[in-house]
Amino acid sequence: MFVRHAAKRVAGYRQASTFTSIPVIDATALVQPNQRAAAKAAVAAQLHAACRDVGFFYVKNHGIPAALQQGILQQARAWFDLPEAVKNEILIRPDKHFRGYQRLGANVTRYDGGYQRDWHEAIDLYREADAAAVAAQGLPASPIHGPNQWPVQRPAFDQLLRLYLNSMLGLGSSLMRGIALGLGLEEHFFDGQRAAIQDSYWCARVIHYPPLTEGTFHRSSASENDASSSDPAGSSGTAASAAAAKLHDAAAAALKGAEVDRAVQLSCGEHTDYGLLTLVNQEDHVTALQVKNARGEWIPATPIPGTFVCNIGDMLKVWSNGLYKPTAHRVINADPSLSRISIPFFYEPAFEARVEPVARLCSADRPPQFPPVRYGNHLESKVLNNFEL
Ligand SMILES: O=C(O)CCC(=O)C(=O)O
Ligand SMILES: [Fe+2]
Repeated sequence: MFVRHAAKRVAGYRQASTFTSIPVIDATALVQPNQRAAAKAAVAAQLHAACRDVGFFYVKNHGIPAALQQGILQQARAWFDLPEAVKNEILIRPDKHFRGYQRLGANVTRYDGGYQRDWHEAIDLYREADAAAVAAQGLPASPIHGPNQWPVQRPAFDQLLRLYLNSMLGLGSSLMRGIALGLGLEEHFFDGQRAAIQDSYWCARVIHYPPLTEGTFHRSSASENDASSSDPAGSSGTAASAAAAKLHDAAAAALKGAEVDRAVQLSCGEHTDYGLLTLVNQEDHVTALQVKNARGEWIPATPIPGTFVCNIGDMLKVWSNGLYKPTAHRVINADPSLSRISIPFFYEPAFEARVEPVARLCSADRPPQFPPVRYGNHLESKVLNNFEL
C-alpha cells in the first residue's frame, strides 16, 4: 500500500537533525580485503548514524590513491582552460544522449515558479549503454542510452578519467555494502538487480566553477520575458549593473550562510540529489559546498584533504522507506580571485532497477511511504529537465 508522504512525523523516524558538522568516516574495513565482520559492523553503524542524522559524511582511507584523486582534478582544470571552440567539440545535445560538455549557465536549478542558471561549466558522463544491445535484451530504449563524449582533446585527461571512474565505481559499491549493513540488511542487498557494480547506471560530472562576480549574473527565468534581461547583467546599462551588484551582495551573504531568494544566481542552486550515493572530489583551496540542517542553517562542507564528501539521494530515501532522507545543499564560489573544480561521482541503481521501500523496513506502524519507481524513469524525468541549452 502506498501512503502519501505524511505531514506528521512517522514514529521512530527523525527529521534531518540540527547537525552543525559533518562526520568523518574511516572506510578501511569496507575497502580493504579480509576485514573482520566486527570491523565492518562498526563502520556500518557510523554510516547508519550519518545517513539518518545528517545525510552527508566524509570518507577517509577509501583506497583511492592520492595521486589519482589529485591528478584528476589537475587534469580537469587544464581541460577547462582550452578554448571554448575546442570544448564545444563535445557539446552536450539531446542527440548525444545528454552527455558531454555544458557551457556556463546551461545547467539550471528549478524551483516553484521558475529556474535559475547555475554558474558552472561541466562534462557529464554516465555508464555507457549501447542502444542496439539494450534492444537485443528486449529492454526499452531511452534517450539517455548511448556512448559518452569523452574529453579526447587532452588524451592524458581522457585516459586518467576512465581509470578514475572505474575506481570510484568500486568505492561506491563498497560503501553501498556498508550502507546495507547499516540498514540491518545483508551486505549484498544492493548487488544483484538493484545496484550491482556491473549495472550501476553511474553518472559523473566534472565541474568548473568560475567565481560568481558581478559580470556573470543573469536574471532568473522569472524575468527572462524582458528581452534586455537575458544578457549578462552589467552589459546593458546602469540599472542592470545596480541589479547585478545587488544580486552579488545576495550571493556573498549566502556564502556566509544566509538564506537567499531562489532567483539569486549561485554556482549551483539549492537541491537534493536524485540517485543513491554521491561522492564528491573537491579541490582543497576553496570552501563552496554548503549543507542545510533542520534549523535551516547552512553548514560548510570545508574540504578535508584526501577525503571525499558523500551524500545520499532520493533512491536511498525510497529503499530505506524514509529512514534516510537526502539533505539540501548548494554551491557558492563568490571569491572573485578563486575558481573551483569538483568531480561528483554518483553511484546509482541499475537503469531497470525497481526501487521500492524494503519490506523489512516497513511495518503496520510504518507502511510504505513511497510508490515503486523504475530508476530509468526517475533519471529521465530529471535529466531531460536539467538543461536550458
Ligand atoms: O560541486 C560540489 O561540491 C557539489 C555539486 C553537486 O551538488 C551536484 O552536482 O549535485
Ligand atoms: Fe548535489
